[in-house]
Amino acid sequence: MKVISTPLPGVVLIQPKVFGDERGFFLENYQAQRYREYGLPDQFVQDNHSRSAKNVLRGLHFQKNYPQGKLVYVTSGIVFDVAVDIRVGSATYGRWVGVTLTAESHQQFYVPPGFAHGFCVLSDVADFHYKCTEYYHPEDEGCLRWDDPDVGITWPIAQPILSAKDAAAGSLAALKNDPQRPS
Ligand SMILES: Cc1cn([C@H]2C[C@H](O)[C@@H](COP(=O)(O)OP(=O)(O)O[C@H]3O[C@H](C)C(=O)[C@H](O)[C@H]3O)O2)c(=O)[nH]c1=O
Repeated sequence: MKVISTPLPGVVLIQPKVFGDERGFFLENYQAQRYREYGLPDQFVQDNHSRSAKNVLRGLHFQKNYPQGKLVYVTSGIVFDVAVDIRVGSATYGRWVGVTLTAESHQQFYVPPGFAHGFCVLSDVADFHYKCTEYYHPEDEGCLRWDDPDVGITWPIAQPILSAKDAAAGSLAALKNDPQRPS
């Protein structure tokens, strides 16, 4: 297993050890003791799986008072995955990092609590899996618009397919004035 740092401290790319043979491959997607040794969470409480078509963009989402750390990877297809630091007072506030995740590479991406997260699909279809360190709290969810000029994410697609919720997402500036936002 290799862990590769990114310009945002705590946001890392993970390359699990893959055992290939004439039958195919085997890998451990997660192992608490090993991930703990690399400074990653040793407890996740919820696993999610979403399937999306080409050009779908899901995000950028976060939970305000129940922030979720997310260990994300794809088991089919290719996605461009993005984490945005929205932790008030962070030295890297408003900065983003993006990585391309493919089923072939088996790479994982860890997005710590306090980040907004989203991805867009580059293949015909993608199966997206992620482990979360906190439960889903729909009443606590926030959305940051995918194309906020103050964040300046260089997405590899121009006209994404968005949910109504994501199409109506607010800006980083508006987020700062959100009364619900934790201090
Ligand atoms: C996130 C979530 C959703 N749902 C239900 C609620 C809706 O009826 C349906 C679709 O939800 P939503 O449109 O919010 O799904 P995504 O747009 O994929 O949301 C996710 O997208 C980005 C990439 C994220 O990082 C978040 O984990 C998550 O917000 O699944 C649940 O039952 N449990 C859950 O944990």
